[in-house]
Amino acid sequence: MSQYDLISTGFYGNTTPEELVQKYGSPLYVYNEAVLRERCKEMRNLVSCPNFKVQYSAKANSNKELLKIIRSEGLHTDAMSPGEIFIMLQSGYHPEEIFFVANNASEEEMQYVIDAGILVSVDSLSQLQMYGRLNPGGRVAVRINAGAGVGHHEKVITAGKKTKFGVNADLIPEIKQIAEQYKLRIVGLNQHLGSLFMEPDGYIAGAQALLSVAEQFENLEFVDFGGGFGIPYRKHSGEQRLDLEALGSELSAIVQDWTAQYGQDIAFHTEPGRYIVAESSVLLGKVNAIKHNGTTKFVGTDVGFNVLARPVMYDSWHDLEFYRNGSRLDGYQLELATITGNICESGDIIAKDREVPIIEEGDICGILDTGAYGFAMSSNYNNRLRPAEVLIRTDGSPELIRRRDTLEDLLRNYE
Ligand SMILES: Cc1ncc(COP(=O)(O)O)c(C=O)c1O
Ligand SMILES: N[C@@H](CCCC[NH3+])C(=O)O
Repeated sequence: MSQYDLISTGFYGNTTPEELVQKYGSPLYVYNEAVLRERCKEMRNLVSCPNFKVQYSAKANSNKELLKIIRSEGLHTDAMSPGEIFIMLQSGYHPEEIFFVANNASEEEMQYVIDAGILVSVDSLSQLQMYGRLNPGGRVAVRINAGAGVGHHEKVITAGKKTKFGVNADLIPEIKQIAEQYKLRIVGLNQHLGSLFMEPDGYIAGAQALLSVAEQFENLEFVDFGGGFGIPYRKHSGEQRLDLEALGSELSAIVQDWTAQYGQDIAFHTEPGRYIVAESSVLLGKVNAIKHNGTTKFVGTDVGFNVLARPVMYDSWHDLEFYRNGSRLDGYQLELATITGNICESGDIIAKDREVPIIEEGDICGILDTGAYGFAMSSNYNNRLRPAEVLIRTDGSPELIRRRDTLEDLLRNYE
């Protein structure tokens, strides 16, 4: 049996994929609390400096129960919208534990965040002016675009010339002039290069570039290097993990040297989203139909791209497992099949021409590493219902942490 067989690793606790689907319905996001806590711990220890802080980027997954666990592991959080802030506050986060990284925020949104007592980062000169008008004399951070991005797809690279994010590093005089005009205190600089890197080099270069911008500001309280830490989505093919230890020790040396030169106590932050939550979840679905169309075998499941958008949006790869009679299909003959969802679009494909066991109607499929940007990007397209979310607690017992949509939910906004 493969070491990645999730049943044998205890991912499903004291239950099985079939039992979970029977009890909570399909499709179903299943999370494992122990895995989530483990990832939080790894990240918390990344940089050895007294003021190192991890701000979990909740856009990856903002389930209230998961946020509570992440907070209990000592992680703060970064938010992108008033909605995320609202959920964070509901989950027990305090305003001073939240960092709002604004992008094209309206005055109303910015005011909501200011009124909530949450620190704002702006990513354009015009948003800095807006902030100044709304909160003269306030403390604010600026998101810098220091030049080069990273990421698994051009849609998720968030620094460099082609992106809408951040203030170009050559606009420092203008930043200072606006700060002066509104008596603002620039207390921090942040950046985010993009999502999913597996080699430390780009992140380290980005950190160095941001630090050379930071030395041109006095009295900063923090520098925030952003997220983007990748996870191995192709574990079944032996993909290695990101070497966090190597990255951490290189980053620690850089920030220690830099702090000595800067001559002031300063905090360093990161903003990981994917790394914290991705591997803590498997998305379960049911095989509802099998068909052969000429040369292709189609495995028709109930996991449409309204439930998991990543394969359709970025051609993302997720490893798959299939289950029958309480165990994983293993040691069977393999064949090529295309695994599809139930959405009315030909592009609704989870995996194209994938080598899989011989799958039959009624089997359960498990789509691995779906904790990040899985449920968070789900929708009601085709008036399909968003799935339930279940958490396997550390004692092995499953707990419903978000119920499935109901048909009545589809009518909610007409009332
Ligand atoms: C500002 C900011 N911080 C952090 C993140 C988290 O990224 P990741 O999930 O790749 O760690 C994102 C998303 O890319 C982001 O836009
Ligand atoms: N949604 C993307 C990551 C975007 C990160 C947010 N800036 C993904 O699933 O890979």
